[in-house]
Amino acid sequence: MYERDAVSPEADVEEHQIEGALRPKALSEFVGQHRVREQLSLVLHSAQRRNRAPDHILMSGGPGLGKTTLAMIIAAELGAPLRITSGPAIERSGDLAAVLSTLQEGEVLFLDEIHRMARPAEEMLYVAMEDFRVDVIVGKGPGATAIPLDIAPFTLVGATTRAGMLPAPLRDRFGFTAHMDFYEPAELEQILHRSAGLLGAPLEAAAAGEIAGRSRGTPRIANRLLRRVRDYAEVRGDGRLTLANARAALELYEVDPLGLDRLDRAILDVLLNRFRGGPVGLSTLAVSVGEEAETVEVVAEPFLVRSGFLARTPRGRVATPMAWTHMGLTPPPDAAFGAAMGASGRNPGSSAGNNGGRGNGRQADGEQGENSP
Ligand SMILES: Nc1ncnc2c1ncn2[C@@H]1O[C@H](COP(=O)(O)OP(=O)(O)OP(=O)(O)O)[C@@H](O)[C@H]1O
Repeated sequence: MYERDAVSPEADVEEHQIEGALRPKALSEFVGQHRVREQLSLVLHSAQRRNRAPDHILMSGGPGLGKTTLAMIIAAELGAPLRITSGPAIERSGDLAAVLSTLQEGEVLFLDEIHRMARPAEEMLYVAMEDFRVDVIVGKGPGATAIPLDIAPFTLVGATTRAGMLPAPLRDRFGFTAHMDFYEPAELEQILHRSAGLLGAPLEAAAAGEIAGRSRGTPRIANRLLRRVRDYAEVRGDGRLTLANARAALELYEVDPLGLDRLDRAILDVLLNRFRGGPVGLSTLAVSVGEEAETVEVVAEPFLVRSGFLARTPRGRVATPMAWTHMGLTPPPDAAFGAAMGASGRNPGSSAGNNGGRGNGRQADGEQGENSP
């Protein structure tokens, strides 16, 4: 299984607690995602002017891009209480009924990983979102009856890493969808300076650039690498967050200059050495690296595609010339090449901070592009 590397976009329980202190609390403090911020601000302000709960909001994007943070900000901006739950915690419709029936008027319900919710609960959610009602089923079999129960008007904020997996009736019930993109290096630097300030460890500009360049466009990774650099500087260095200390720490934690981790490298290694650059289907690729297809698809691929190492084609995943170069290999004369540079935005190695900008290889694009045999 995939073990967390320093550049894994996912967090464990302990990290979630550490992250709490670094979360921006207001929309004005939230860095980047300009379009989402502007659209969201409009949705929230117009609802406030009309003195009504805003439309339900769906946020889609990879792990660590700020969905939970934004949900907390939405509640704070509305001055409303926030209830947090997640799809996997809702195994039966009764679990959801228990949450919905105890919501206060105007409360924000954050449902993380909404695509993992049990099917019967999904149907209950449709009615709750549209009519602010839950139908509680009493009894079993032919004698079962549905007792309608009014619930307080609320705003659902759903988050998903896989918008493509949501059934259309659920997707259609959200009035606004926020697509969270990877962050620009300059935005990550801004986040890093803010976090360093909160941690009481001033960060030199060059060190911020170095960390941002290896953070895979993801604030969670940037903040984690910052903590590793701080540890290093305190224990082995002179205590200052300088470029030299940042480089030494990131080398120690085996963070690739472009932010690639072991899983990324394993995927490229298999793709190049075993499948001569592809094309190869997602499931075959996942089995070959000993990983779940979903982990490969959600955790590794979006970054590899966006960075120009991998392309998705109708026949499967294909390595790009850049992948061969990065892995120090020469492609065989008959190697297939994906049109990744055109399909996935800028080359991360060619821009300041190494991390490219926001490509158009968004999570949702990847889902639509799923075409493994
Ligand atoms: N735009 C931002 N500005 C500043 N900090 C941010 C921003 N987005 C995320 N962060 C920081 O990155 C960390 C991860 O963010 P968050 O938990 O909101 O991500 P997420 O998308 O909900 O991840 P997951 O899908 O794994 O739950 C937090 O510590 C948060 O403070």
